[in-house]
Amino acid sequence: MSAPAAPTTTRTYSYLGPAGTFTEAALAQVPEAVGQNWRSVNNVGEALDDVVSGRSDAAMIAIENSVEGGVSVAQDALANIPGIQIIGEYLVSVNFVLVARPGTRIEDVRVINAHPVAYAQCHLWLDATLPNHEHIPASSNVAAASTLFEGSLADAAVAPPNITKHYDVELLAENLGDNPNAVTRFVLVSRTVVVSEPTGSDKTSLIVELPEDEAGSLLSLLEQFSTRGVNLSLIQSRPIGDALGRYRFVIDADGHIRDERVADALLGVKRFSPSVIFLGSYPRADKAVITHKTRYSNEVFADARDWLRGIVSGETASSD
Ligand SMILES: O=C(O)C(=O)C[C@]1(C(=O)O)C=C[C@@H](O)C=C1
Repeated sequence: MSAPAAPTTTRTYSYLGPAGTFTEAALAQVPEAVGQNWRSVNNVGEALDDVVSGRSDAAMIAIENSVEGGVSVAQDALANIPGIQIIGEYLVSVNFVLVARPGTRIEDVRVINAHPVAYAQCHLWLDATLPNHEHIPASSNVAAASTLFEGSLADAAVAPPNITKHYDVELLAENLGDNPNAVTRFVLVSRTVVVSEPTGSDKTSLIVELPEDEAGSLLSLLEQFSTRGVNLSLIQSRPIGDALGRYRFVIDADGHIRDERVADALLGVKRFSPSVIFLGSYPRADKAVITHKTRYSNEVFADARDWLRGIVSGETASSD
């Protein structure tokens, strides 16, 4: 008789819905998520709350757009909600169409429903084509279109090109995006986990505060990375919110916290920063291999530590 199959537990993934959003397209890139339970939510806060409360095992959230920059609502939520870690990164090309209830003519469109990040990426086209339009913010690109059938005041919606597969809408215009190469970067977050092994193509995300009123503290922060040969792909200030002029820095560094040079840089940051949030070390979506000078390799850091240990223990001559 064959052994009974091991019980499998279904995992739940939260994403900004409804079905058809770019966030759903990002989640479709996660092999482990395929065939699992996908929970559609209305905003980033709800997605993160699902993870923290245990309702979901992980959540996919948009974090940066190549045209609009950092998604501030996501960056601020990650700064304020403890116990969350980024475990993966995914890229989705984004483009937009204008849709309406069947029978609508483009010249009749005045009020447009659109997600704020999507609206910002289409404003050149919208300003040129519909100069008198009014914008109503939507919770997602697909919600913008779906609410056209639920008594929305909007005449049209900015939506992803695949919207016609999900709703019986009239396509009024295509390729609305101001930049045809626009890409949104998404991250998969879970509750805090043991950090994965480095892959050689990793990214480490942090949120750092600086000591108050200390001249040159931003330079000191940057030096922690530059003196260890660690490149930064993102450094963005976000208001802490408690007083004017108080900012925290959202940072993406090339490399993994298990890389000696990244760990050493983080220790340097921790020594002078009043708050360092480690958001995770995870494989990069672009698969770019991180290169560095030999003097920043793990072995060189280990040799230097052995040398110091030898001196302190009296085993090594100080010139070895
Ligand atoms: O996932 C979607 O389709 C969304 O509506 C969200 C979102 C975002 O949150 O930034 C995702 C990608 C686009 O750049 C614009 C909007």
